[in-house]
Amino acid sequence: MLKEYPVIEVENISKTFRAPDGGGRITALRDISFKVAPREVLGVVGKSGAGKTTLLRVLSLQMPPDSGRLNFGTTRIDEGTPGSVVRDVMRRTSTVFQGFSLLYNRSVLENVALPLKLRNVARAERTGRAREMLDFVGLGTHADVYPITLSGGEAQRVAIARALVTDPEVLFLDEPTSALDARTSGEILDLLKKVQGRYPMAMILVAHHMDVVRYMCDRVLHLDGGTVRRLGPIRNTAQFRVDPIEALWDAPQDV
Ligand SMILES: Nc1ncnc2c1ncn2[C@@H]1O[C@H](COP(=O)(O)OP(=O)(O)OP(=O)(O)O)[C@@H](O)[C@H]1O
Repeated sequence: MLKEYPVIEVENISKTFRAPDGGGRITALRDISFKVAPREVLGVVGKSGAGKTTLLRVLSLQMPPDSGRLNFGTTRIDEGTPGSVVRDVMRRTSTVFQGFSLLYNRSVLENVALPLKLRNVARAERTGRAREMLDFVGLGTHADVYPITLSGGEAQRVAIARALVTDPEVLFLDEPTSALDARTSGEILDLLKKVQGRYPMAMILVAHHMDVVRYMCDRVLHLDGGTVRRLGPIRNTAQFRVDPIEALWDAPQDV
């Protein structure tokens, strides 16, 4: 039987930053290790400053860690990995940001097709694929409009279409609904569920709202002061507790 590798294996990642006052270093991540299974949706939670965004930036290879290794399938990334290999792995991932990050001087269709243009995909093919993705996110009629005219929910749909157009193995989501009202957030989460059902990708989702985590995630990683406080599957039933993060689990579990 073929062994199924984790999509991502994180080994002993640490990351520090220089303190703004110049007087030392801030530890954003300290000796983090975990694995993400194929098709898994992993939530990342924690208080402000816990290291969530830093973790996402390290995992999406936008920023190297100070130490530790990442494995994407069978490809190992560490400080000795050639840039060409890092770029190849980056192309197997996509990120959806809280603020959509669309190009406002390009049409919706051009925004969605852009990652394919950057990969030198021929125009006819990239346009066809971008139209397919716009249909999938429910914006097939908006191909020729400019992002300035879109609502927040529509802009996030375009950003999701753009993230999917390259058929990534891993989708990173940095608080994808926090700029949206509750109803629109629900619609975007339903769209992400549809993505999960249709495409065989893992998702790593940073979220502040525990109802988002509960709805979307198979397991949750709780970061606290840059370390893994807890990692495990969560309970699905809502239960009121004073600490909304603690309420995600039945009982304390070992990392
Ligand atoms: N570029 C940077 N330079 C200096 N310090 C940084 C930098 N990026 C992050 N930090 C620090 O690293 C720590 C972790 O930050 P990070 O943004 O990862 O936390 P977070 O959990 O995403 O917080 P939030 O929920 O507020 O977005 C914080 O103390 C932050 O001030």
